[in-house]
Amino acid sequence: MNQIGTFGASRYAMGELQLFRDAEDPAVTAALAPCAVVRLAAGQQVEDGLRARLYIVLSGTLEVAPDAHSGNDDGGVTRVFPGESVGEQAVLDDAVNLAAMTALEDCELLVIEPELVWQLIDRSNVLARNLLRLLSFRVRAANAQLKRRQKLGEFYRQLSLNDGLTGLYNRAWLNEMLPKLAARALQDGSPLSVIMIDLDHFKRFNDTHGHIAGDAALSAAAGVIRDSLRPSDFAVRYGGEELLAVLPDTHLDLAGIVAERLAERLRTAMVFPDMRLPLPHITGSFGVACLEAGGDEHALVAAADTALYRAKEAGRDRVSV
Ligand SMILES: Nc1nc2c(ncn2[C@@H]2O[C@H](COP(=O)(O)OP(=O)(O)OP(=O)(O)O)[C@@H](O)[C@H]2O)c(=O)[nH]1
Repeated sequence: MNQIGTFGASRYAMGELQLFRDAEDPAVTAALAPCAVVRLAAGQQVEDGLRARLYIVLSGTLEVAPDAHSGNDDGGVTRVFPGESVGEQAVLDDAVNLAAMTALEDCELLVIEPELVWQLIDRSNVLARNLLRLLSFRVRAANAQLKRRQKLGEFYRQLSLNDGLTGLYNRAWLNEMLPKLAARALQDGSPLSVIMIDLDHFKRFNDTHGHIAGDAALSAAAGVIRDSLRPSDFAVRYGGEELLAVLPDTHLDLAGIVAERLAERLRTAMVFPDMRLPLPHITGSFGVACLEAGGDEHALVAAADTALYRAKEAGRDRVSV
Protein backbone atom coordinates (compact mmCIF):
# COMPACT_ATOMS: atom_id res chain seq x y z
CA MET A 1 0.00 0.00 0.00
CA ASN A 2 1.71 3.08 -1.32
CA GLN A 3 0.87 6.64 -0.31
CA ILE A 4 0.91 8.65 -3.52
CA GLY A 5 -0.26 12.00 -2.19
CA THR A 6 -3.07 13.73 -0.37
CA PHE A 7 -6.72 14.11 -1.25
CA GLY A 8 -6.37 17.91 -1.56
CA ALA A 9 -3.68 17.53 -4.20
CA SER A 10 -5.47 14.71 -6.08
CA ARG A 11 -7.70 14.86 -9.14
CA TYR A 12 -10.72 13.60 -7.20
CA ALA A 13 -13.62 15.78 -6.11
CA MET A 14 -15.46 15.47 -2.79
CA GLY A 15 -18.89 15.44 -4.49
CA GLU A 16 -18.02 12.07 -6.07
CA LEU A 17 -17.80 10.39 -2.65
CA GLN A 18 -21.13 8.94 -1.45
CA LEU A 19 -20.51 9.82 2.16
CA PHE A 20 -19.75 13.44 1.34
CA ARG A 21 -22.56 13.98 -1.13
CA ASP A 22 -24.08 17.46 -0.52
CA ALA A 23 -21.66 17.94 2.36
CA GLU A 24 -19.45 20.40 0.55
CA ASP A 25 -18.50 23.01 3.06
CA PRO A 26 -15.11 24.69 3.27
CA ALA A 27 -14.35 23.28 6.72
CA VAL A 28 -14.99 19.70 5.55
CA THR A 29 -12.99 20.26 2.36
CA ALA A 30 -10.10 21.63 4.39
CA ALA A 31 -10.24 18.73 6.85
CA LEU A 32 -10.15 16.16 4.06
CA ALA A 33 -7.36 17.84 2.11
CA PRO A 34 -4.41 16.35 4.08
CA CYS A 35 -5.85 12.81 4.13
CA ALA A 36 -3.69 10.19 2.45
CA VAL A 37 -4.43 8.75 -0.97
CA VAL A 38 -2.88 5.29 -1.35
CA ARG A 39 -2.41 3.09 -4.37
CA LEU A 40 -2.88 -0.68 -4.39
CA ALA A 41 -1.85 -2.94 -7.23
CA ALA A 42 -4.30 -5.63 -8.36
CA GLY A 43 -4.23 -8.51 -5.86
CA GLN A 44 -2.69 -6.40 -3.09
CA GLN A 45 -4.38 -6.32 0.33
CA VAL A 46 -5.20 -3.29 2.44
CA GLU A 47 -2.89 -3.38 5.44
CA ASP A 48 -5.06 -2.01 8.16
CA GLY A 49 -2.91 -3.19 11.03
CA LEU A 50 -4.80 -3.06 14.30
CA ARG A 51 -6.53 0.25 13.61
CA ALA A 52 -9.84 0.61 11.90
CA ARG A 53 -9.79 3.33 9.26
CA LEU A 54 -12.37 4.51 6.82
CA TYR A 55 -11.46 3.80 3.21
CA ILE A 56 -13.15 5.35 0.23
CA VAL A 57 -12.48 3.87 -3.17
CA LEU A 58 -11.44 6.64 -5.58
CA SER A 59 -10.68 4.42 -8.56
CA GLY A 60 -10.64 0.68 -9.27
CA THR A 61 -12.56 -2.02 -7.35
CA LEU A 62 -11.95 -3.40 -3.91
CA GLU A 63 -13.16 -6.82 -2.82
CA VAL A 64 -14.15 -7.19 0.82
CA ALA A 65 -14.33 -10.66 2.32
CA PRO A 66 -16.09 -10.92 5.70
CA ASP A 67 -14.22 -11.54 8.90
CA ALA A 68 -12.62 -14.96 8.59
CA HIS A 69 -11.87 -15.15 12.34
CA SER A 70 -15.35 -14.74 13.78
CA GLY A 71 -17.04 -17.66 12.07
CA ASN A 72 -18.76 -15.09 9.90
CA ASP A 73 -16.97 -16.29 6.83
CA ASP A 74 -19.93 -17.33 4.71
CA GLY A 75 -18.41 -16.48 1.37
CA GLY A 76 -20.47 -13.28 1.16
CA VAL A 77 -17.81 -11.26 -0.64
CA THR A 78 -18.80 -7.71 -1.60
CA ARG A 79 -17.29 -5.38 -4.16
CA VAL A 80 -16.70 -1.75 -3.41
CA PHE A 81 -16.72 0.62 -6.36
CA PRO A 82 -15.49 4.22 -6.82
CA GLY A 83 -17.26 6.63 -4.47
CA GLU A 84 -18.22 3.85 -2.00
CA SER A 85 -16.69 3.38 1.41
CA VAL A 86 -15.67 0.50 3.61
CA GLY A 87 -14.76 0.26 7.28
CA GLU A 88 -17.20 2.86 8.62
CA GLN A 89 -18.78 0.40 11.04
CA ALA A 90 -15.43 -0.63 12.51
CA VAL A 91 -14.53 3.04 12.95
CA LEU A 92 -17.81 3.80 14.74
CA ASP A 93 -17.46 0.71 16.95
CA ASP A 94 -13.82 1.52 17.57
CA ALA A 95 -13.15 -2.10 16.62
CA VAL A 96 -10.40 -3.72 14.66
CA ASN A 97 -11.39 -4.15 11.04
CA LEU A 98 -11.00 -7.87 10.44
CA ALA A 99 -12.42 -7.98 6.94
CA ALA A 100 -9.90 -8.82 4.25
CA MET A 101 -9.83 -6.07 1.63
CA THR A 102 -8.13 -6.86 -1.65
CA ALA A 103 -7.74 -4.78 -4.81
CA LEU A 104 -9.47 -6.54 -7.70
CA GLU A 105 -7.67 -4.20 -10.07
CA ASP A 106 -5.29 -1.27 -9.54
CA CYS A 107 -7.00 0.96 -6.98
CA GLU A 108 -6.64 4.33 -5.38
CA LEU A 109 -8.13 4.78 -1.94
CA LEU A 110 -8.73 7.73 0.32
CA VAL A 111 -7.77 6.86 3.91
CA ILE A 112 -9.51 8.70 6.74
CA GLU A 113 -8.29 8.21 10.30
CA PRO A 114 -11.00 7.45 12.91
CA GLU A 115 -10.47 10.68 14.89
CA LEU A 116 -11.11 12.71 11.77
CA VAL A 117 -14.28 10.72 11.00
CA TRP A 118 -15.66 11.73 14.42
CA GLN A 119 -14.59 15.36 13.94
CA LEU A 120 -16.31 15.44 10.56
CA ILE A 121 -19.49 13.92 12.03
CA ASP A 122 -19.46 16.69 14.68
CA ARG A 123 -18.91 19.31 12.02
CA SER A 124 -21.32 18.20 9.29
CA ASN A 125 -24.94 17.17 9.76
CA VAL A 126 -25.10 16.21 6.10
CA LEU A 127 -22.21 13.79 6.52
CA ALA A 128 -23.83 12.33 9.67
CA ARG A 129 -27.07 11.88 7.75
CA ASN A 130 -25.28 10.20 4.83
CA LEU A 131 -23.57 7.88 7.25
CA LEU A 132 -26.86 6.97 8.94
CA ARG A 133 -28.42 6.26 5.57
CA LEU A 134 -25.48 4.06 4.61
CA LEU A 135 -25.62 2.13 7.89
CA SER A 136 -29.36 1.66 7.56
CA PHE A 137 -28.79 0.27 4.06
CA ARG A 138 -26.14 -2.10 5.42
CA VAL A 139 -28.45 -3.33 8.23
CA ARG A 140 -31.23 -3.94 5.70
CA ALA A 141 -28.86 -5.86 3.41
CA ALA A 142 -27.56 -7.91 6.36
CA ASN A 143 -31.16 -8.74 7.43
CA ALA A 144 -32.08 -9.81 3.91
CA GLN A 145 -29.01 -12.03 3.77
CA LEU A 146 -29.88 -13.52 7.16
CA LYS A 147 -33.42 -14.31 5.96
CA ARG A 148 -32.08 -15.94 2.81
CA ARG A 149 -29.71 -18.02 4.88
CA GLN A 150 -32.48 -19.05 7.30
CA LYS A 151 -34.64 -20.18 4.37
CA LEU A 152 -31.74 -22.10 2.88
CA GLY A 153 -30.99 -23.66 6.29
CA GLU A 154 -34.62 -24.76 6.64
CA PHE A 155 -34.54 -26.17 3.10
CA TYR A 156 -31.44 -28.25 3.88
CA ARG A 157 -32.92 -29.31 7.22
CA GLN A 158 -36.03 -30.60 5.48
CA LEU A 159 -33.84 -32.31 2.92
CA SER A 160 -31.84 -34.02 5.66
CA LEU A 161 -35.04 -35.34 7.30
CA ASN A 162 -36.54 -36.85 4.16
CA ASP A 163 -35.60 -40.02 2.34
CA GLY A 164 -34.38 -39.28 -1.17
CA LEU A 165 -35.99 -42.30 -2.89
CA THR A 166 -39.45 -42.40 -1.34
CA GLY A 167 -39.90 -38.83 -0.10
CA LEU A 168 -41.00 -40.22 3.28
CA TYR A 169 -39.47 -39.04 6.53
CA ASN A 170 -36.21 -40.82 7.25
CA ARG A 171 -34.65 -42.42 10.30
CA ALA A 172 -33.06 -39.12 11.40
CA TRP A 173 -36.56 -37.60 11.52
CA LEU A 174 -37.85 -40.58 13.48
CA ASN A 175 -34.99 -40.40 15.97
CA GLU A 176 -35.79 -36.74 16.56
CA MET A 177 -39.59 -36.90 16.57
CA LEU A 178 -40.67 -40.25 18.01
CA PRO A 179 -39.31 -39.54 21.52
CA LYS A 180 -41.21 -36.23 21.48
CA LEU A 181 -44.43 -37.85 20.26
CA ALA A 182 -44.08 -40.59 22.87
CA ALA A 183 -43.38 -38.13 25.67
CA ARG A 184 -46.38 -36.02 24.68
CA ALA A 185 -48.67 -39.07 24.47
CA LEU A 186 -47.59 -40.25 27.94
CA GLN A 187 -48.02 -36.78 29.37
CA ASP A 188 -51.48 -36.23 27.83
CA GLY A 189 -52.60 -39.80 28.42
CA SER A 190 -53.38 -40.08 24.69
CA PRO A 191 -52.69 -43.24 22.67
CA LEU A 192 -49.80 -43.49 20.20
CA SER A 193 -49.62 -46.40 17.78
CA VAL A 194 -47.11 -47.45 15.14
CA ILE A 195 -47.30 -49.88 12.24
CA MET A 196 -44.07 -51.52 11.11
CA ILE A 197 -44.29 -52.56 7.47
CA ASP A 198 -41.91 -54.89 5.64
CA LEU A 199 -42.35 -55.60 1.93
CA ASP A 200 -42.60 -59.33 1.26
CA HIS A 201 -39.97 -61.25 -0.67
CA PHE A 202 -38.42 -58.04 -1.81
CA LYS A 203 -35.12 -59.71 -2.54
CA ARG A 204 -36.94 -61.93 -5.00
CA PHE A 205 -38.63 -58.89 -6.51
CA ASN A 206 -35.24 -57.26 -7.06
CA ASP A 207 -33.78 -60.47 -8.46
CA THR A 208 -36.71 -60.93 -10.86
CA HIS A 209 -37.29 -57.38 -12.05
CA GLY A 210 -33.98 -55.68 -11.35
CA HIS A 211 -32.91 -53.16 -8.76
CA ILE A 212 -34.33 -50.15 -10.62
CA ALA A 213 -37.76 -51.75 -10.77
CA GLY A 214 -37.24 -52.58 -7.09
CA ASP A 215 -36.70 -48.88 -6.39
CA ALA A 216 -39.88 -48.06 -8.31
CA ALA A 217 -41.81 -50.65 -6.31
CA LEU A 218 -40.49 -49.28 -3.05
CA SER A 219 -41.49 -45.75 -4.09
CA ALA A 220 -44.94 -46.99 -5.13
CA ALA A 221 -45.38 -48.76 -1.79
CA ALA A 222 -44.27 -45.66 0.08
CA GLY A 223 -46.78 -43.59 -1.94
CA VAL A 224 -49.58 -46.00 -1.07
CA ILE A 225 -48.78 -45.82 2.63
CA ARG A 226 -48.41 -42.02 2.64
CA ASP A 227 -51.64 -41.44 0.70
CA SER A 228 -53.64 -43.81 2.89
CA LEU A 229 -52.84 -42.12 6.19
CA ARG A 230 -54.53 -39.16 7.86
CA PRO A 231 -52.77 -35.80 7.58
CA SER A 232 -51.90 -36.04 11.28
CA ASP A 233 -50.08 -39.39 10.79
CA PHE A 234 -46.49 -39.80 9.64
CA ALA A 235 -44.95 -42.19 7.12
CA VAL A 236 -41.29 -43.01 7.62
CA ARG A 237 -38.75 -45.09 5.74
CA TYR A 238 -37.37 -47.07 8.64
CA GLY A 239 -34.63 -48.81 6.69
CA GLY A 240 -34.16 -50.71 3.37
CA GLU A 241 -37.64 -52.02 2.50
CA GLU A 242 -39.06 -51.39 5.95
CA LEU A 243 -41.53 -48.55 6.45
CA LEU A 244 -43.15 -47.26 9.60
CA ALA A 245 -46.45 -45.46 10.04
CA VAL A 246 -46.75 -43.35 13.19
CA LEU A 247 -50.32 -42.72 14.31
CA PRO A 248 -50.78 -40.19 17.10
CA ASP A 249 -54.06 -40.26 19.05
CA THR A 250 -54.79 -43.78 17.82
CA HIS A 251 -55.66 -46.82 19.93
CA LEU A 252 -54.38 -50.30 19.07
CA ASP A 253 -57.68 -51.57 17.62
CA LEU A 254 -58.01 -48.60 15.29
CA ALA A 255 -54.33 -48.91 14.27
CA GLY A 256 -55.08 -52.56 13.39
CA ILE A 257 -57.91 -51.43 11.11
CA VAL A 258 -55.62 -48.87 9.47
CA ALA A 259 -52.99 -51.57 8.93
CA GLU A 260 -55.59 -53.83 7.26
CA ARG A 261 -56.49 -50.96 4.94
CA LEU A 262 -52.80 -50.38 4.10
CA ALA A 263 -52.31 -54.09 3.39
CA GLU A 264 -55.29 -54.14 1.03
CA ARG A 265 -54.18 -51.02 -0.86
CA LEU A 266 -50.65 -52.35 -1.19
CA ARG A 267 -51.94 -55.64 -2.57
CA THR A 268 -53.74 -53.86 -5.39
CA ALA A 269 -51.19 -51.11 -6.02
CA MET A 270 -49.93 -50.59 -9.56
CA VAL A 271 -46.16 -50.70 -9.61
CA PHE A 272 -45.51 -50.12 -13.30
CA PRO A 273 -48.56 -48.20 -14.51
CA ASP A 274 -47.27 -47.39 -17.97
CA MET A 275 -45.01 -50.27 -18.85
CA ARG A 276 -46.13 -53.29 -20.85
CA LEU A 277 -45.05 -55.66 -18.11
CA PRO A 278 -47.02 -58.26 -16.23
CA LEU A 279 -48.25 -56.54 -13.11
CA PRO A 280 -46.05 -57.62 -10.23
CA HIS A 281 -48.02 -57.06 -7.11
CA ILE A 282 -46.25 -56.19 -3.98
CA THR A 283 -47.48 -57.22 -0.61
CA GLY A 284 -46.36 -56.36 2.86
CA SER A 285 -46.37 -57.74 6.36
CA PHE A 286 -47.59 -55.44 9.10
CA GLY A 287 -46.81 -55.34 12.83
CA VAL A 288 -48.95 -53.06 14.98
CA ALA A 289 -48.24 -51.81 18.50
CA CYS A 290 -49.45 -49.11 20.86
CA LEU A 291 -47.40 -47.24 23.45
CA GLU A 292 -47.93 -48.71 26.88
CA ALA A 293 -48.03 -46.79 30.15
CA GLY A 294 -44.49 -46.73 31.50
CA GLY A 295 -43.09 -47.65 28.07
CA ASP A 296 -41.04 -45.55 25.72
CA GLU A 297 -40.42 -45.18 21.99
CA HIS A 298 -37.86 -48.03 21.98
CA ALA A 299 -40.32 -50.46 23.54
CA LEU A 300 -43.00 -49.28 21.11
CA VAL A 301 -40.87 -49.95 18.01
CA ALA A 302 -39.66 -53.27 19.45
CA ALA A 303 -43.27 -54.37 20.05
CA ALA A 304 -44.23 -53.47 16.46
CA ASP A 305 -41.17 -55.37 15.22
CA THR A 306 -42.18 -58.46 17.20
CA ALA A 307 -45.70 -58.28 15.78
CA LEU A 308 -44.22 -57.92 12.29
CA TYR A 309 -42.15 -61.04 12.83
CA ARG A 310 -45.35 -62.91 13.76
CA ALA A 311 -47.00 -61.70 10.53
CA LYS A 312 -44.02 -62.98 8.51
CA GLU A 313 -44.04 -66.30 10.33
CA ALA A 314 -47.77 -66.69 9.75
CA GLY A 315 -47.29 -66.49 5.96
CA ARG A 316 -46.78 -62.78 5.07
CA ASP A 317 -49.24 -60.37 3.41
CA ARG A 318 -51.08 -59.92 6.67
CA VAL A 319 -51.44 -57.83 9.81
CA SER A 320 -50.39 -58.91 13.27
CA VAL A 321 -51.39 -56.87 16.34
N1 LIG B 1 -34.43 -51.89 -5.04
C1 LIG B 1 -34.18 -51.68 -3.77
N2 LIG B 1 -34.06 -52.75 -2.94
C2 LIG B 1 -33.83 -52.52 -1.65
C3 LIG B 1 -33.71 -51.24 -1.12
N3 LIG B 1 -33.49 -51.34 0.21
C4 LIG B 1 -33.47 -52.67 0.48
N4 LIG B 1 -33.67 -53.38 -0.62
C5 LIG B 1 -33.66 -54.82 -0.79
O1 LIG B 1 -34.67 -55.43 -0.03
C6 LIG B 1 -34.31 -56.80 0.14
C7 LIG B 1 -34.70 -57.25 1.52
O2 LIG B 1 -34.43 -58.62 1.56
P1 LIG B 1 -34.70 -59.48 2.84
O3 LIG B 1 -34.38 -58.72 4.07
O4 LIG B 1 -33.99 -60.79 2.62
O5 LIG B 1 -36.22 -59.70 2.89
P2 LIG B 1 -37.26 -60.10 1.79
O6 LIG B 1 -36.64 -60.64 0.56
O7 LIG B 1 -38.19 -58.94 1.60
O8 LIG B 1 -38.03 -61.26 2.48
P3 LIG B 1 -39.07 -61.18 3.64
O9 LIG B 1 -38.91 -59.85 4.31
O10 LIG B 1 -38.73 -62.31 4.56
O11 LIG B 1 -40.40 -61.33 3.02
C8 LIG B 1 -32.81 -56.91 -0.13
O12 LIG B 1 -32.59 -57.62 -1.31
C9 LIG B 1 -32.39 -55.45 -0.29
O13 LIG B 1 -31.37 -55.30 -1.26
C10 LIG B 1 -33.85 -50.14 -2.03
O14 LIG B 1 -33.74 -48.98 -1.67
N5 LIG B 1 -34.07 -50.41 -3.33
